[in-house]
Amino acid sequence: MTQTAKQAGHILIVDDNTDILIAAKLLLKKYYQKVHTTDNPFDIEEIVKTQPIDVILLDMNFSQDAISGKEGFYWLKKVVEQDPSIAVLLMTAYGDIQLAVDAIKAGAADFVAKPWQNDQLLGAVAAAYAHAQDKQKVGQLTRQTQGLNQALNQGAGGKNFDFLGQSAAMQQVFSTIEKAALTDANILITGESGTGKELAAHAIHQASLRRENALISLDMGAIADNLFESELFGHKKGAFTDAKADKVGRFELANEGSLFLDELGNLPLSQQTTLLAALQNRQVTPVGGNKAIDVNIRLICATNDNLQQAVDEGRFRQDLLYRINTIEIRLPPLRERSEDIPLLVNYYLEHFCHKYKRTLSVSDTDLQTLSAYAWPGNVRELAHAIERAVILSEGELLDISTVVGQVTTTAQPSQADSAQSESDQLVNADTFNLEELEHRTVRAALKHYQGNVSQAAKALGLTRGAMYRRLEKYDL
Ligand SMILES: Nc1ncnc2c1ncn2[C@@H]1O[C@H](COP(=O)(O)OP(=O)(O)OP(=O)(O)O)[C@@H](O)[C@H]1O
Repeated sequence: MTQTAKQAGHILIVDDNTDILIAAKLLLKKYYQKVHTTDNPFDIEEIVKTQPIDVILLDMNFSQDAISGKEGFYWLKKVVEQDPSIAVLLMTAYGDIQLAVDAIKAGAADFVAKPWQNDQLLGAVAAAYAHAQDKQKVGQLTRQTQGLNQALNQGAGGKNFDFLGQSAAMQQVFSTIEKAALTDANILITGESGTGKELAAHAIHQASLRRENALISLDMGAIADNLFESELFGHKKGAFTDAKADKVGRFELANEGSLFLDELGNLPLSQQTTLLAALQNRQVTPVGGNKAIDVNIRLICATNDNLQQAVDEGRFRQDLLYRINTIEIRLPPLRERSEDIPLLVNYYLEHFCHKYKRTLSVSDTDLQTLSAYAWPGNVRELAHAIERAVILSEGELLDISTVVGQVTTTAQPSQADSAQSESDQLVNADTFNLEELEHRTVRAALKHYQGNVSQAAKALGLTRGAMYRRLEKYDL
């Protein structure tokens, strides 16, 4: 043994023979920061509780039972239960191969025969100490990962809002989520923009057995074509010009957790094929790599497109649809569940009052007015409208004229230009066809914000992606 500098480790020696305790302590204290001893195995629990023990040298046979090693196994099991990061070295004078094998199977780091050669004992303790440090490191990394996952799952993008609904339609959604979440079935969430698809994905993950692991989200509509594979599967350094370092892909990040692919309807056919292959093989190969990595993910997809129609039109692969929609959850638009509106208004009123340090309430008549509105931007639009009303209201009553103003933001252009006539049409709707109303609203918002898509999308309570889809749909 050529060790010279003392290691930081704490070693505990447990043997009912005091000569052994003294001999081992004399030898080990030259190399380790602290060597504890006891002749009574009942002391182990307390010592482990109060001292940062790394390695325990444990006799297998205490006085009552000299040769079977049963007692050693009993105490070994106790230590493993109490602190699995401690490395246990079992010692016996009656060693045989089978005993050694059993000891290691039971969780011992190694096995030392008595009497020992000093070099052998030092070597075994050094290896056990390194083993304990590795286990501690793994434990630390595991805790860190769990903490990061929790932060990721709760905090991301303000997705810590409650997922609310008292309507029969939403109760049905919650019940399906509850049933499906515990399985590993792939889930497809459909619904208009702002109906809570992303919130539903979080609810599924939180109710699943994978909740301690990450929920990794990816907006499929937002990935540049040439980065699709790298984003999903990762890449190796140097795989392409901008690959300055290895990158872990979303599939691998989501391993043992859930992968949420949002806006799936936007995926070009070639990328659908690549995605399907990864899902079928449960393996991904990083761009520029030559080794496939096994991935175990629960897939949740969302879209506001009608994917069956997309299949019929040749825009979406039927086999991919089959793969992702084992369970389909449709989130109803807010206009189909107006009984949820008072609940949501009060929830967001409380949330934003807290945020902006205001005390406001909403009258029953105003709740009725808000419940009668169609909310084409669904809950997102409602939440934005309430936020604006909280900011703009004076006095103690929520001034919903500011909400109605926002609802018709699109309807109240600041300039007396031709948008005025559009807004009049919105207020005095000559049609109740929602699509027609949506078309007009989007057009008016664009005019009002002089073609600025981001501002118009914000006013409508839509994401830019959702706004662009509407521009395309209405050919604007
Ligand atoms: N049932 C609900 N209860 C409370 N808040 C909700 C509910 N549904 C949606 N919201 C809120 O509405 C906003 C939009 O929700 P989310 O992003 O989940 O919608 P989405 O369907 O994924 O929209 P898009 O298709 O535009 O991405 C979020 O702020 C979310 O918290």
